[in-house]
Amino acid sequence: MLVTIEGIDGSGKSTLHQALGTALADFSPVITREPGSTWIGDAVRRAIREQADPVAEALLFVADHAAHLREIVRPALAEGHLVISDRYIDSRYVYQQVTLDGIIPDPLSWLRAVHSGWTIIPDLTILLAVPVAVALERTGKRGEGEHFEQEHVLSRVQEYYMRLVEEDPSRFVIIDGTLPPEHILRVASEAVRFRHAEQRKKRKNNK
Ligand SMILES: Nc1ncnc2c1ncn2[C@@H]1O[C@H](COP(=O)(O)OP(=O)(O)O)[C@@H](O)[C@H]1O
Ligand SMILES: Cc1cn([C@H]2C[C@H](O)[C@@H](COP(=O)(O)OP(=O)(O)O)O2)c(=O)[nH]c1=O
Repeated sequence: MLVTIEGIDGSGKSTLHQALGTALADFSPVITREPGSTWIGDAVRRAIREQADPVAEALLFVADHAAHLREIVRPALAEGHLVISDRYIDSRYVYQQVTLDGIIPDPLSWLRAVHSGWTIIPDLTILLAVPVAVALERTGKRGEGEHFEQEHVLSRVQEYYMRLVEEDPSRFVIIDGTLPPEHILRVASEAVRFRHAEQRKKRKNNK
């Protein structure tokens, strides 16, 4: 089963991601993230640092996703593992929708087409929702940082996340990221266990 954690920078993803690995240790989960730990992930981080061409940067994120699926996600799912990824395809759909605006007509349709036919849709996505001001305060960014950390960018990213939820509500669990970490962890852990049990029941009924 593939679970992803999404939210704007500073929403608490990494904190939850690490804690979930422990809280769900009975599933022996594979803990992973995007951009990933491959050389392509390094190229992505360099593209961000050097503010590379937005199309080039977007395609590097897509290449990182392909490498992530091949090297981590597919093998782990094939072995029946629970996979938990800190950021995944929805980050591309919301962040690159902003960075490609005005460069590619209808960026979301283009991004969906680029992933179509080979990506893996998560079974559950936990979306941490916090006001942009709170996220910026937490990360100590005043909103003028790299283009992903600017207030107007994060506000649009947040809006685009909510549109993805409206399109596919059954895949998402939205958690208030301003709650205490232990409360968020409890809600998230229960959501994963519930979805896992649901899927097991479905598999039994289909036999
Ligand atoms: N639920 C929470 N309440 C208050 N502060 C939090 C919470 N979760 C994370 N933080 C703090 O906010 C900052 C960003 O958290 P982090 O998990 O790195 O977010 P992200 O990975 O989404 O950027 C860190 O300093 C972290 O300690
Ligand atoms: C995975 C992914 C991340 N990003 C952005 C979100 C982050 O601001 C930046 C780096 O991701 P990350 O290393 O997760 O930073 P953070 O821990 O601050 O969230 O890349 C995209 O623009 N597209 C993507 O597909």
